[in-house]
Amino acid sequence: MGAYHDDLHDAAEPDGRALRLGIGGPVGSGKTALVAALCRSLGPSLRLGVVTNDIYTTEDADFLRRAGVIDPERIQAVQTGCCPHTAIRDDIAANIDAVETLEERFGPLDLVIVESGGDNLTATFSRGLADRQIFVLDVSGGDKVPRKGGPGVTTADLLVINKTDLAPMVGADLTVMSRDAAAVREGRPVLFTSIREDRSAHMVAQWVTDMVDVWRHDHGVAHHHGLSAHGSSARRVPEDVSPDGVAADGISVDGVTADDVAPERKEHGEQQSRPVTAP
Ligand SMILES: Nc1nc2c(ncn2[C@@H]2O[C@H](COP(=O)(O)OP(=O)(O)OP(=O)(O)O)[C@@H](O)[C@H]2O)c(=O)[nH]1
Repeated sequence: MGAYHDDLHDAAEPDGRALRLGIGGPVGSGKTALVAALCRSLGPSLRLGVVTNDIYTTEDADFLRRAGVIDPERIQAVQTGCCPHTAIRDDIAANIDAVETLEERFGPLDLVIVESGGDNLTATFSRGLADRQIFVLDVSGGDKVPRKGGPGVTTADLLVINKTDLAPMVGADLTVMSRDAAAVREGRPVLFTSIREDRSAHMVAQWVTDMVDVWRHDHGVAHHHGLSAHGSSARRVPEDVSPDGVAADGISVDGVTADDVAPERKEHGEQQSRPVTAP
């Protein structure tokens, strides 16, 4: 199935549920670093859940658990077993199952972040999985990448160009990247980041906060004031988590695989599309 096929998925009824934010982009561009930064920034004020995608491992989920940026129970790891774009675009059932598991266990949530496995420029999220999506590039591929386009670069609600600290070392001209991105994105926003230098990715966090506020307003989600005793997404200190991702209280967060998906959840792959409005 090509990158520009019709998206036949539709998101679950949006009223009352969390905003689902997809984060995609090429291998190593900084997606997991961005998820960690957003958990740091937004964890104190928003009720969060995170779904990670890896092909064969739970590497990204394990990293986030070790980083201690979010309660490890609020991370679901999907093992795609196939090209990452398949699990976020074509057969989204395992990811929908993971999102709904988080919502059932910890809901109501304000924001569920779904991080794709690293892929190429054609990868993009189904509108049935992600209400908003961020595409993450980094400068190390050279300043030509934004003008190469692809649906992630051109249509993501936010384009993040990360690792600006490396630009002088790889000879990437950020002005060129900014100009080329603007040319192909028709007014959609672009933010430059160095998550190495700004571990809270504060500009991206502000954009996400704005998206959550709009979502709540449009879909009748009650505002969340402070953290509740049971619904808290406050981060657990790293010492509470062993290297294998098992929390000190003995709770292990197992990966979700496509084989674990209940048959009725596969119905999400059969529904009709709903457009995403660019901010
Ligand atoms: N110099 C620099 N390195 C960064 C930055 N952001 C992330 N990195 C590093 O880049 C490497 C890849 O970052 P990840 O966050 O794992 O990238 P990813 O996109 O999740 O990678 P995959 O999941 O494998 O596709 C790690 O070593 C990070 O520490 C940045 O802003 N500057």
